[in-house]
Amino acid sequence: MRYPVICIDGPSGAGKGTVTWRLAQALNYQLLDSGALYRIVGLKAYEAGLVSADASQPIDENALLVLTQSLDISFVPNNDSGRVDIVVNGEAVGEQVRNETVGGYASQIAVFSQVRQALLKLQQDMATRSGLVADGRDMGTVVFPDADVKVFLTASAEARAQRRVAQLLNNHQAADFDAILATIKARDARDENRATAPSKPAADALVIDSSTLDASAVYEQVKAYCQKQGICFTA
Ligand SMILES: Nc1ncnc2c1ncn2[C@@H]1O[C@H](COP(=O)(O)OP(=O)(O)OP(=O)(O)O)[C@@H](O)[C@H]1O
Ligand SMILES: Nc1ccn([C@@H]2O[C@H](COP(=O)(O)O)[C@@H](O)[C@H]2O)c(=O)n1
Repeated sequence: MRYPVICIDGPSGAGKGTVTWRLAQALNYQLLDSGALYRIVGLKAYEAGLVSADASQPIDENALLVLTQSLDISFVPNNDSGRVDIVVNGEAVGEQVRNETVGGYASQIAVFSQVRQALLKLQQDMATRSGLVADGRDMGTVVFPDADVKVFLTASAEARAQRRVAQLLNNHQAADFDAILATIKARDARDENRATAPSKPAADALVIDSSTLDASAVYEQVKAYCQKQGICFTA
């Protein structure tokens, strides 16, 4: 039995998570937040002293691989939230990976092909249980090359930085637009220029620039494209 797969790729802050969540809800599909996997490995690598905030420091690839392979990562449906919790070594991982510092660690460890390989099957297995909406950088190019729908959602770095500022202020946290913009550009450069699974649209992806679109307009465009590709929305 093959279940439908929808891939939403694109850079940080493009709105992938927002549209992925709405699609998964509307279709009653599972949701794969692949960025969370890389964030978890990045955080564990930081805790083990293998990466630091200084991205110019060399990383011991062998030690990183051993660490990645030692992690017991599973996806556990959470009936209360309706989401799928990522459980690492018996502990549910939540908001502690959702900050720009951990995003930076994630993008440093994500350049290593063996680390990516170690996380591949876990991601692909998500599509064996039900329909799936997968959010990431290489969902349509590497992880699910035969996906039913591939969207590459992007936006200017300035628009994405502005969204992050709004998000932080909304959470009563300090936000410096210029610092956030610089961090976004550095992470984009690392993700787009790495040799393995660089962040780029699949050849058969629909590219949407959300710089001047609100989240609802993006959702409607993606939904219409999914329908065109044969995905059936009942609601
Ligand atoms: N089209 C949009 N216009 C304005 N703001 C948006 C839009 N889409 C999402 N947002 C807001 O921008 C922020 C980032 O969105 P989201 O987390 O969905 O992006 P993302 O691409 O998943 O980022 P990351 O890869 O870092 O997880 C959130 O605060 C979200 O509410
Ligand atoms: N499929 C993926 C997903 C993520 N990454 C790397 O992880 C970083 C964090 O991702 P978020 O989507 O949570 O922001 C991202 O910058 C990438 O370096 C990846 O390589 N492949």
